[in-house]
Amino acid sequence: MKLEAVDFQSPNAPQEFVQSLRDTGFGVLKNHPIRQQLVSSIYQNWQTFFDTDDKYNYRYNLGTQDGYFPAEVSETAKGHTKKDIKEYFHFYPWGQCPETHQAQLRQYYEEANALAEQLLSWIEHHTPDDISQHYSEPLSGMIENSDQTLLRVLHYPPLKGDEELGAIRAGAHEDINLITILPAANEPGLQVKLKDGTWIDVPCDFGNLIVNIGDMLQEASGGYFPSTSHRVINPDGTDKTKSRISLPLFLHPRPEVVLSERHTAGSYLHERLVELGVI
Ligand SMILES: O=C(O)CCC(=O)C(=O)O
Ligand SMILES: [Fe+2]
Repeated sequence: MKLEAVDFQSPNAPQEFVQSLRDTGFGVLKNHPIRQQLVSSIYQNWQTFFDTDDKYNYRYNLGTQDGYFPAEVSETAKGHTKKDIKEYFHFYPWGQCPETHQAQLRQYYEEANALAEQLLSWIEHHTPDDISQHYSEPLSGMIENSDQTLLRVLHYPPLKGDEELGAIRAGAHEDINLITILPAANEPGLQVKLKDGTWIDVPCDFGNLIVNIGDMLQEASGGYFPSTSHRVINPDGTDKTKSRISLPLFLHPRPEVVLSERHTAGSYLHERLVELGVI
């Protein structure tokens, strides 16, 4: 089984894309409207950010979770004991951000949000009626004007050989939010777990856009769309000396949005963060 990139411009794109999400929790798009030049420029600018000590002036705020998270406080995936080998910056339009990068991230945030709304309409349109009748409102409406949607700029530093035994760039995990959209990173490593337990590479041609289902859409669709485990494995050989930058946008509904009989987006997020021990 292989993940195939779907041509965003093709008439069958919505159907093929949603089928891929249903089968694997992941969909990969080529010829999509996100400007590649904007993405590469963000990668370049943020490589510089992570390479300089100025980053420590933007340390994250505990209550609001915006700002820079150094490697020492980086996440430990659920069920893992080793910290991921990564550092990252959490960008919200209302949060802290170095002045020089603010306009560019805002621009990306807006464009990627607009595309996410379109993709959510594709998903809704191709959801069987007996499932979609339980959506409390159109899926695309759930994220509209949400101040919870998070843009994460991730830096996986080159491996130096002194990493903790068994630590990897990102341990296997599922995303908590509705959907995630992620331009292919500048280096490979992202893998998704199939139903039979095998791990496959997510096609990472520069220019691909990767979309995956998060727990909240799994909850809202009664499990019809699976939130699948994914991870970022460590590089080998000469690739060890290379940094990897990636830019996931985690689409979060407004907190009052009803996901299911059990949960609003707010109560769901709270429960998960308590479970993770971060609040
Ligand atoms: O870096 C990547 O390619 C994926 C990152 C990821 O899965 C996450 O931060 O949730
Ligand atoms: Fe993830």
